[in-house]
Amino acid sequence: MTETPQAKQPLTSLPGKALYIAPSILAADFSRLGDDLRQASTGGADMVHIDIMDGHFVPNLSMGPGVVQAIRPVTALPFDVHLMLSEPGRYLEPFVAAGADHLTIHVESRGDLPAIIAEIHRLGCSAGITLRPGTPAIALAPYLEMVEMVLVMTVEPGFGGQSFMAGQLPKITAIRRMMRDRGRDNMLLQVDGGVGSKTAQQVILAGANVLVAGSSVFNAPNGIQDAISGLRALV
Ligand SMILES: O=C(CO)[C@H](O)[C@H](O)COP(=O)(O)O
Ligand SMILES: [Fe+2]
Repeated sequence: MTETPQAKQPLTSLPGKALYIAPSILAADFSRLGDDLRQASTGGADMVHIDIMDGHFVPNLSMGPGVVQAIRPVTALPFDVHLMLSEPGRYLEPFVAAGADHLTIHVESRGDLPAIIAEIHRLGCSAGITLRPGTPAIALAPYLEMVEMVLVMTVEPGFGGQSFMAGQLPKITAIRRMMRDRGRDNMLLQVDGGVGSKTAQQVILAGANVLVAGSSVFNAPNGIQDAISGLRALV
């Protein structure tokens, strides 16, 4: 029997909330990925953050469309896919067919980025743009009107479980200001890397409204649901 594909849920279809929590499954226990994901889903997550690494753009490999497809039936939450790929344009269709609802590309990656963003939209997904810690906020300016979300990396992309880079906080503030100046203050501003109970408050105060949390959720001492509730209680 062929399964009917789930209708796309671009992040523009999220219910209005002051804060969204996006657990990153990179920190889940891969031997029981479905169970961990189910706990995050019933525990109050708003979307699932999925890190895709090609061993070239970043010095690590993670997962491909097969894993995304395998976990698609586990939860109805939107899949927020962070593409750490040198050539993201080559892989949009496989990830969308596997169940992605949102694709974020890096401003430092290769290709015609406006065309890639347009293709993400054509495929029924929302689009995001992100930047490495060393890339200045102004690099995003040409793309701000084209995307629904900006992601600020607060670790060097490639690995989970790294320490939060507080030096990126002014960049979050600057990007939120750029959004306001362009009348786009309703945009999502996501922060990814080392976000947990000790760092989330600063990130929210700087202007973020989507928290990616890997280790702090999946390795939490009191469980996944408790960690998500703890982050949610910050606003
Ligand atoms: O994009 C990423 C790494 O490149 C991950 O999303 C991020 O590192 C999340 O993990 P943690 O919350 O453990 O830092
Ligand atoms: Fe990520």
